[in-house]
Amino acid sequence: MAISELQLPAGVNGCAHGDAGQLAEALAQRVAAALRQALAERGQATLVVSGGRSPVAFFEALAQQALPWAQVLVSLADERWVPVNHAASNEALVRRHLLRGAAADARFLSLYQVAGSHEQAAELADAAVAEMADIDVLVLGMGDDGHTASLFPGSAHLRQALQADCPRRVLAMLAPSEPTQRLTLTLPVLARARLPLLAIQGQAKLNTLSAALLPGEIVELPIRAFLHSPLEIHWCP
Ligand SMILES: O=C1O[C@H](COP(=O)(O)O)[C@@H](O)[C@H](O)[C@H]1O
Repeated sequence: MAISELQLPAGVNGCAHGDAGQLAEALAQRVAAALRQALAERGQATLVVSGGRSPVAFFEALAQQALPWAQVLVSLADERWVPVNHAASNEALVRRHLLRGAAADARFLSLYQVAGSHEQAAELADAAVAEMADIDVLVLGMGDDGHTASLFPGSAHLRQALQADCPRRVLAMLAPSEPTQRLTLTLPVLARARLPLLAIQGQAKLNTLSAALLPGEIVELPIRAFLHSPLEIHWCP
């Protein structure tokens, strides 16, 4: 199956790339162009990216883009509740692969918070995110289980996080794999993104996407909450 064979809703565009390197370069150029437009219109830009394992090449390509990085605020769609020196930290990934060279001038808004409990960390992150303007460019990833950000099927706060009028910007979520304790931006914050992008690699994720396009519950495959206009999906085998 190829992305061109999927029945995407109106306003959802699928872009196929030959390999991970080509996807990373094309996505970096697309994101940089949208950030330049936001900077021209508003003088500042907000970029929210995802973590995991797959965004490394994209981050490195984006860091090479000529941008007035000091006017860009970078944050994460979700974080693992682990310190920044932990191997699984999404913030560490961004700092290592994106915020380097000229891109080190960007401001980074951390979701990770030192706190006595996971719930309390989410409350502190919620307050920290209050200062973030609406997202100009959002780059989502997706797990094979259909989670995006840290909106995991079966997690206790999932229904609350997916409510269009959820009053919280950040909620504590539980993932099925280590580290289980996560912090996620909620749907209303993510859904306000001016340019939402979804970047996925491999046949397994395309199969999940194909399943998510069939009628069904959002809580079973949370990526469904984003499969409507506007959305650009970038995929490579
Ligand atoms: O746990 C996470 O997983 C997803 C997917 O990661 P990938 O490496 O399979 O693309 C990611 O989007 C999310 O930010 C991360 O915390």
